[in-house]
Amino acid sequence: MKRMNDYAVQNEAICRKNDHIDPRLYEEFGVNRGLRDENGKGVLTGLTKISRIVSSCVKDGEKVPCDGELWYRGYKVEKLIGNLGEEQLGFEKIAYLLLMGELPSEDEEKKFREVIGTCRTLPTNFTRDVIMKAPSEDIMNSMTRSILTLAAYDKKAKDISVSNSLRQCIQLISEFPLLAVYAYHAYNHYEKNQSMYIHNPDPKLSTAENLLMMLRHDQKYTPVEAKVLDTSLILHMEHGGGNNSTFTTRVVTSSGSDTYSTIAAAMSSLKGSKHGGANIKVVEMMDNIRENVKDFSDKEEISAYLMKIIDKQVFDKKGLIYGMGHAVYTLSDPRERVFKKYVEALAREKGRERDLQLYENVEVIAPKLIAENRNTIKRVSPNVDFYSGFVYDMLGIPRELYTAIFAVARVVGWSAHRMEELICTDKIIRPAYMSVMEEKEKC
Ligand SMILES: CC(=O)SCCNC(=O)CCNC(=O)[C@H](O)C(C)(C)COP(=O)(O)OP(=O)(O)OC[C@H]1O[C@@H](n2cnc3c(N)ncnc32)[C@H](O)[C@@H]1OP(=O)(O)O
Ligand SMILES: O=C([O-])CC(=O)C(=O)O
Repeated sequence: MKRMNDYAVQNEAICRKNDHIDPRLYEEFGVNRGLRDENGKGVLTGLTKISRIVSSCVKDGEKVPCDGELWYRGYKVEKLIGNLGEEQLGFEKIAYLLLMGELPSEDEEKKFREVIGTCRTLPTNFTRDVIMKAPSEDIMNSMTRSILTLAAYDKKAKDISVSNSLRQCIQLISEFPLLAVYAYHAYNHYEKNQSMYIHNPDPKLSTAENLLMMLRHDQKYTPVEAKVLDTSLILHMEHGGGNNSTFTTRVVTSSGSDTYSTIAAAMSSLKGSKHGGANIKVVEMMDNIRENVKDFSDKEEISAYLMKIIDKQVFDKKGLIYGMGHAVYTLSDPRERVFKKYVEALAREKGRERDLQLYENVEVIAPKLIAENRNTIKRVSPNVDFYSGFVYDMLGIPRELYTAIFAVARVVGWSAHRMEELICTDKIIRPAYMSVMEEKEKC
């Protein structure tokens, strides 16, 4: 390992030299870096009926930034959540909406809940033979391995017909909570020396309730805890075709690959720290700020430390304030606003007001610092990942599971996009790269 490390370190410079591309060439050839134009607008690559993200509106004939909106299949996500009332859990109902394209009738919802509950099971000895092998702190990796291994248990793994893909997607939606929670228990036992317990899922319980029940030693949770987690799952389910993991889903689907490989690829994208993995980074960053800032009400002290993060002097030295900024949203991310309501109530209930004060100060100060110190054309605001970890922490959910919980929700959006890609677009996705290679031999 050490020899290999040394070899790689010695050879970094040669890679850097030969992989360097003059940044001016991107402008010269009109390349949209990150598939976005210089105003941050994404290159149009597809059509979708699954969801809509709104970040600007037209005022006096001019396009101006506005508060963000997120729509699922014709309904605003806040409205869908509001319509569930104080007690009803809605993950399964909204999953049906996203997958099938319309809200279910009472009967259809009952049947869908039954199907999800019945499919929430793993092949015999799968937990022992697959999940408990090589447990890791990286629950996303562990889940991805499990997803790929599940293909071996499916006689029709390679069948990419619409009905078979729908069947596989529904099965994966049901199985994801088990893959996540059991992977955590295995890690907690083998790597952290804690006692291990594996609770079977209850087909009568919802996805959020099963997650909490299987996670906890005593299997207990309160209705409020289940409601908060259910709402979080609904907020994370879907976000258009262009987000990195959903676009990955569409790219891999377009090559004719099977459901397991497609969803495994989407998982690999989601875990990245600029995407779903940001929820773990936010809590690590907040720990770091907590350790280095004495007074959580002192805006100047917080500002000075955040500047050090932006200047790549401290924390992970990447220069990013995690939980801030978004590729599409400008003034606000609607999901962050929903989270904020829960955060305030929970923080008061759990006596975490001091932490809330720090979060709220970072929420206000960070966008200003980023705007002043980075090349931002659009306004930067907190995104969905900013408060999610704080909420999960107050629910007693271990941080290793934060991105995995995002995946438990987003597998629904990936599934809907896989179906739409299979049904509408029988064309392999293949963008162009301009070659700026130097020819070193004459033919
Ligand atoms: C579920 C989700 O995926 S939500 C996103 C979760 N990710 C994070 O929270 C990670 C932190 N945020 C980011 O890295 C970015 O804001 C992203 C990846 C979300 C969006 O990236 P982009 O669309 O490329 O951002 P944008 O074009 O607005 O960036 C413009 C400038 O602001 C900087 N910037 C954007 N966000 C941040 C941030 N959080 N901290 C510091 N600088 C930032 C960019 O580095 C860029 O600067 P430069 O050109 O001077 O290098
Ligand atoms: O849309 C994006 O780029 C990222 C995002 O917020 C999500 O996938 O939920």
